[in-house]
Amino acid sequence: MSALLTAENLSFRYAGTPVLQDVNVRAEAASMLAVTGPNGSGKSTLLHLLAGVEKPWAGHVSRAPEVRVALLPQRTGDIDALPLTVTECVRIGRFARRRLTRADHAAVHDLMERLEIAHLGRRRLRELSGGQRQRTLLAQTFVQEAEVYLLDEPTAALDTATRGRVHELLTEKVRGGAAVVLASHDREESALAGRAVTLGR
Ligand SMILES: Nc1ncnc2c1ncn2[C@@H]1O[C@H](COP(=O)(O)OP(=O)(O)OP(=O)(O)O)[C@@H](O)[C@H]1O
Repeated sequence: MSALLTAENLSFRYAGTPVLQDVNVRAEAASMLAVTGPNGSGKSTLLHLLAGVEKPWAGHVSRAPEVRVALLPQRTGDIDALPLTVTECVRIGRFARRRLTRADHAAVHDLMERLEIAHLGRRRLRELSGGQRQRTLLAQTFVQEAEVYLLDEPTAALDTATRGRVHELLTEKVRGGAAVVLASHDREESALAGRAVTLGR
């Protein structure tokens, strides 16, 4: 199996407090990897390091330059304060890469249909419920044509039917050759992955 992204002997500290110690990750093409561990064990921190949002204190993350990485963070800060509609937010996933074509708009629409947010397209983000907001951010993530998807608790705010849809989308991404790295508390969800990295407290 070819590794699209690898992390070797990663260690990380927040203001001197160790969070991760010697963690190794291989995100392989056409496979799903779960990141598990209790609250505060460093799952989000690990995804941020893999995405390059944080720099490791020791060790390194490597990937080929052509490998595109999409990150769905658990916390998205003040995005709700931006005057964006749902459709605009999903389009950003595509727009970040290039000027949008008709096929791009179709991909945006298809994901919005599949995640049942098409009817919310003109709403502002701050007018959404927690689950509707999560579906919007999932659509924004999945519409990116990435090789590696880093997903932090992607279904925590979702009802059972929508979780099933998200799991179908994950399976499709893997079948299409992507690597999915999924941080989750949910055992059933983690079990979708062939392998797991378990972090201690
Ligand atoms: N910006 C920060 N500054 C200082 N400490 C932080 C910061 N972000 C996280 N931490 C601490 O680092 C540790 C790991 O946090 P992280 O969010 O990575 O854990 P997690 O496994 O994703 O947790 P959860 O399951 O609760 O989402 C925690 O003890 C947390 O308090």
